[in-house]
Amino acid sequence: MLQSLVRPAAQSVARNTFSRAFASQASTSIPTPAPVEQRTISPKKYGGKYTVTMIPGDGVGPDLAASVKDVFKAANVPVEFEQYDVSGMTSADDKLYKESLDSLRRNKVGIKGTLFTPATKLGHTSFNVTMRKDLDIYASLSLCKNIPGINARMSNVDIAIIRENTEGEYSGLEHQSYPGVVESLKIITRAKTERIARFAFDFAVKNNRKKVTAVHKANIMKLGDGLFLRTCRDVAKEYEHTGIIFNDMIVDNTAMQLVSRPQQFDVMVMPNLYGNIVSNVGAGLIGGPGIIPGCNIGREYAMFEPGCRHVGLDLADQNAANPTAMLLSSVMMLRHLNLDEHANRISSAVYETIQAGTAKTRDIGGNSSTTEFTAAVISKL
Ligand SMILES: NC(=O)C1=CN([C@@H]2O[C@H](COP(=O)(O)OP(=O)(O)OC[C@H]3O[C@@H](n4cnc5c(N)ncnc54)[C@H](O)[C@@H]3O)[C@@H](O)[C@H]2O)C=CC1
Ligand SMILES: O=C(O)CCC(=O)C(=O)O
Repeated sequence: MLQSLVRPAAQSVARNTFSRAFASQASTSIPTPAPVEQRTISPKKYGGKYTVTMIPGDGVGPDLAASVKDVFKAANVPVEFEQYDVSGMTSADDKLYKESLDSLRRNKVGIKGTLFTPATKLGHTSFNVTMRKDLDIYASLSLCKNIPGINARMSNVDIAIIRENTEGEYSGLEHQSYPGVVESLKIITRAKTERIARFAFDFAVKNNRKKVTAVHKANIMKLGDGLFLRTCRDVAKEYEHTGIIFNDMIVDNTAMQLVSRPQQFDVMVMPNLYGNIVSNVGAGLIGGPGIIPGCNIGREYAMFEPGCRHVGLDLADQNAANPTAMLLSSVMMLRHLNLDEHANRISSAVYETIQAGTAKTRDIGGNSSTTEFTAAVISKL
């Protein structure tokens, strides 16, 4: 019964579109992000145009969203955005947050920046996390790959970081059992581990990847991470016939291995918080949070957002952020909508702009503004 509950979502990742994107990547030698698609998702299309919910987010979010809108307009992309300017800077946006969720439920597909969450006891709970749980968009995918033209600490990095998005350390279940004593629950379930492990293997199969590494701390969290590891091992057995290698690694060693020999990693699968940390290390390896695209996928909904979810309050309203991660996330979204031609045009324009080096934002060693970079991309469409 459990199997049949979790299987359809995992299988639905196994779509031809993965192979399609991989083929286009091979032929152009441009690192095009792999698309993700769910069989059960039927995006809303009216009059030949898709309606997509857009939540720009806080910090650099509005500048990044503007870049996507400008590029889509210039490329005549048949997408209309239903925009919700929700902010996490205030709890007063609870109602707007709920409206944005209703819009996502209608449209099935969304694109977002990061919403700020206050780190105080009285602050509201995270809109980002709540949204992933409410929509059960359980699989987070961050693509950490060198981009030609960007000087990075490490070369030949190409890692797909797959992270469980709805439980683990982000359960939000905390209480003070005695003054000065807090218990914070990390939830691991077999059902949710099975579906994320299958997502990882299906992704590996469809993208011609060779290895899946499960990241854990089962030597200490013997029950929780132990269950995660055992379940990944069980799922790996089902994929033995594919020839994909499975291994596992303790999270602390993983951190060291990532900064010393990241080329050993291919597809990585892990619980929630480890995924956040690993994607941040990955960003540091290849050039920062401004260039890693990502998405969150469930059985019914798909939400696209930069793979390393930074708010960037320090760059807010400065027209200085790098929109690459957001633009490449929008490219993943276009593939998801089967708009491959538009996706290819935009991703080629982004990579060509970076490689030409004529418009580079500050984070990757240039002086260009967000709008100058965007204009350069548009000129290459
Ligand atoms: N603080 C929050 O409310 C939230 C934090 N997080 C998580 O916490 C971690 C840290 O996030 P933050 O504190 O928000 O980091 P942050 O906003 O301080 O960003 C770190 C640095 O990266 C730079 N940066 C971010 N996006 C950029 C872009 N597109 N172009 C150029 N530079 C950029 C920022 O300017 C900053 O110097 C991340 O892993 C994130 O996933 C996630 C959601 C909300
Ligand atoms: O939403 C937040 O404030 C934190 C969420 C987070 O760490 C993440 O999205 O990875």
